[in-house]
Parts: sequence; C-alpha cells; structure tokens
Amino acid sequence: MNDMRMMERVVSDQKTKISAANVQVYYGETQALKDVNVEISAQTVTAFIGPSGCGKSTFLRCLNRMNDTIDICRVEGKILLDNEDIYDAKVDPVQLRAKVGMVFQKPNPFPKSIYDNVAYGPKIHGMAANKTELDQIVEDSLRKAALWEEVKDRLLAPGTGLSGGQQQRLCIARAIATSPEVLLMDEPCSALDPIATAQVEELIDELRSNFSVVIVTHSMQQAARVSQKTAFFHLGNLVEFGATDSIFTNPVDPRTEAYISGRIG
Ligand SMILES: Nc1ncnc2c1ncn2[C@@H]1O[C@H](COP(=O)(O)OP(=O)(O)OP(=O)(O)O)[C@@H](O)[C@H]1O
Repeated sequence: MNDMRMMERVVSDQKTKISAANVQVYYGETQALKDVNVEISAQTVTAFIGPSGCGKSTFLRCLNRMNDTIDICRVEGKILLDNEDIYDAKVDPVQLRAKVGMVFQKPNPFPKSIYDNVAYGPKIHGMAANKTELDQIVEDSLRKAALWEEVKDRLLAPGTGLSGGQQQRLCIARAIATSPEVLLMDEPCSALDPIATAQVEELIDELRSNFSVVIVTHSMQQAARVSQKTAFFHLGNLVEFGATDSIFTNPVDPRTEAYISGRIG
C-alpha cells in the first residue's frame, strides 16, 4: 500500500471526538452559520478554510462555547464531545474549556512569569497535589510545546519578554497544560515569521498524537501541510468536508474548486 493510501486509512480509522449537527449561529438577527454538520476525529488535524467572514472562527468558538461570552450570539443545534452535549445545562463552560483548549491568533501570554503562565490552568483546576507535581506538569507542557530547552533557565522571567514565536509556543504550552482532549487554534501563525511558523506547524503535527487539533487558517498551503481533514466554509455554509488531499486535488463542489484555485477569496 502506498503512503498516501495508508494515510487515508489511518485518518478514516480515527474515532469521532466532536460531532456537530444542524448548527446555526446568529449574531442578533444576522445568521452567521447555516446548518453545519461535521464530525471531528480524534488524533487528527482538521483545518477550517474559506474566505474572510465565512464563519470559520464562529464555528471554532462554538466547539468550546467561547461564543457564550458574546452577548448577541445565539447557537442552535447539537454539538457532542465524546457523545455528551456540550451545551447541556449541566456542563460548566470553564471545565469544558479545560478539555477543549484554545490558542488565539495573536500570542497573548498573561503578564506573569513563563512558569506561572503554564501553571495557571493546572492550579485553578486542582491538577497538582504539590509543587513537585506542578513543576512536572509545567516541564512536560513546555517540552510538548517544543519550548523547554529555550526557557528552562529562565522560568521566572516574564512570558511577555519572549519572541513572538516563543510566546505562541508558550500559549500552546499553557493550553495543553490542563491536558485537553481537543486543541482549537484560530490562525495561530498569522502573527509569526516563516521560521516560527514552521516550528509551530511542526509542533501541530506532533500534537496530533495526543490531541484532536482544529485549526482555522487563511493559508491553503498551511492547511495542506498540517491537516489530514479539511472543511471549506463559504457564506456561512460548510460547503465541503473530507480528506485534505481530496479537497485540494479533487474538490466536488464548484465553490471549493473556485476557492482553492484562487477565483474566490
Ligand atoms: N462578535 C460579533 N458580533 C457580530 N457579528 C459577528 C461577530 N463575530 C463575527 N461576526 C460576523 O459573523 C460572520 C462570520 O465571522 P467569522 O469571524 O466567524 O468569519 P471568519 O471566516 O473566521 O473570518 P476571518 O477569516 O476574516 O477571520 C461575519 O459576517 C462577521 O461579521
């Protein structure tokens, strides 16, 4: 079996982590997402692509209820994480966001030390019984985020003193410190130079073995490089979803074809 076919089989074998059905999102009277249905697989990088304003970030924010923080935003439909409804009244959004972590477009470390940036989540969720355990979580998270070697001698220095690419990896370390199952990334490389972008992309590929990763990107090259599944959004519709290779080489919908060939965007 050639590598590509093997890859497709590995992708399709992964179990469903998040399942979204009939998701509609409104900002006031304006509908931003129309009847989105999609299944996000475990141990897979899923890319959301599409022209500006098509609803990629809105849908990403539905997956950890970040839209709850926007007063005029209303979400309808069902989103299940491991078969449990994340919009159920019983679900605490803070606990949910520990399981479904998020990394934003601009690196946004807290105005605290490198150590405290990573230790913050595990502390508030009571994940460490003592300082030794907390130290271990901080080290493990920084290692997974490929930042440990660069910061291990200055853990008490401010996170904001790191370079942009290092700050973004610090934010990734902070997001993975609570052992999330899903990591949402909203254009995580848009503020980074090409070298830092390459480092973060490499990291995304490594994270896939532990997490389900969903990434919003404006770069089709990036989607092609890092993801196994791609969803193409257009004007609030999820137009096409499938294996990244098929979306880029053999799109079914003419709108997808027009976007990837640069005719709409
Ligand atoms: N907080 C908000 N209040 C009102 N409308 C919003 C809000 N956030 C997004 N929208 C609207 O919802 C639609 C989808 O926006 P969204 O940011 O999800 O698109 P996007 O595909 O992520 O865009 P981009 O690629 O430019 O980031 C747009 O029409 C946008 O104006």
